[in-house]
Amino acid sequence: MSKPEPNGTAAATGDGSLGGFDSVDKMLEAYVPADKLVHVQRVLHGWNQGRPVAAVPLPEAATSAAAEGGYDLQAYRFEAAPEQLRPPRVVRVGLVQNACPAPTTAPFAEQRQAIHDRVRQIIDAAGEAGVQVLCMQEAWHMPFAFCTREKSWCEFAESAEEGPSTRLCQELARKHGMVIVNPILERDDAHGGTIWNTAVVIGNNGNVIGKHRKNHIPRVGDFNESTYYMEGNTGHPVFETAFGKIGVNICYGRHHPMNWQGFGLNGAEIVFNPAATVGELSEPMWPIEARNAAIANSYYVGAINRVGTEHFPNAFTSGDGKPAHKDFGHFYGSSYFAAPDASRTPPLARHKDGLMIADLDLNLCQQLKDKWGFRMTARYDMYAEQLAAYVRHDYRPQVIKDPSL
Ligand SMILES: NC(=O)NCCC(=O)O
Repeated sequence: MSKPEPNGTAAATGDGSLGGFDSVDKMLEAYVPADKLVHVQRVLHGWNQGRPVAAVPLPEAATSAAAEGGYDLQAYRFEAAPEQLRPPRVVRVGLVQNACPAPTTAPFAEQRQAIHDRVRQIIDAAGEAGVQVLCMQEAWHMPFAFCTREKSWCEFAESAEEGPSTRLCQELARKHGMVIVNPILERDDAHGGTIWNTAVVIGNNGNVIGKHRKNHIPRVGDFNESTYYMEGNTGHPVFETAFGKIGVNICYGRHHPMNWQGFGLNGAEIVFNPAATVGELSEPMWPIEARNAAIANSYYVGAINRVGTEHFPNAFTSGDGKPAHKDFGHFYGSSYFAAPDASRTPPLARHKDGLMIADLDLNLCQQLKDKWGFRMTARYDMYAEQLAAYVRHDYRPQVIKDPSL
């Protein structure tokens, strides 16, 4: 049996799998007897309406496309309790994780085209499967070159309204009648070519509904993103689409509970978390954060992580005294859905492209708000007061010291 690498990346077999398994879930399925597995899954993944989150069959065209294309395809259903006055509001949602097919040494146009071709294939399969709303990973149209701090990669930045990746998504949105969330590196020509990390929301008629710019920029590990783009200035917009109200919390924003909350306060029913993160840094956090956000804010979360290991032409250092290196580490995929009732799907594979599909009954959001009452029991006035005081330069933490010390 292969051992995890000493640095903790656990890319046990070099292909990014977990010792030959797609995920911890697959490992549990292989080793835990069925009569025990049911308990493991209830506690680990939660149940939805008193049952494990059920897998759903997909049309043959979608399953054979995934088999031919060599990507992971999984589909599930989240149900809500039947109501007397409202019919169910079920929307079919897809998440796409993809590696960069061309090496980072290839001409930029070739790299982008190879990604476009691959993603087009997967989105077409999503269309065959009846997906109505779909989101891709963060900066899906380019390698995640921010580790290098080299400015040449800025060339990948493109217009949110008219860039080639938006154009492709508009074409596919029209073709499949699908809402597509298109997270790109944005070049803002109206402001001197400023760069943002942006999710463009494209309606099912192919129109650009609007965009959200990433609020929080990481300054951790090799995520040198502040070298490239600025903190977003679009707040926490919720986009009312033909299929539900959606928000986008881009990658590192998932570590900020108030960022999740912003979308919740604006009425989101589904929040996507398009991300790019590596095993050594964040893998134990990944299954928790999106799930916690879904519970705390009574909405669904679709968490999407990039997949694969990207090698760059020039070595870079991480400022940690370790030797210079040419790769970012393994992006561990593992995209999944989390529901407001604390249930979740299994993840997509850790080392393969993938399409995760789920039918979400949006009635579950209000049902969970009514059950737990988090919106009613929250003390927004008290939080607002504390925050208003905290942002002042003369803030003093409210600490009551034991006088006997
Ligand atoms: N892309 C990005 O913001 N990554 C930061 C690392 C993390 O949040 O896990």
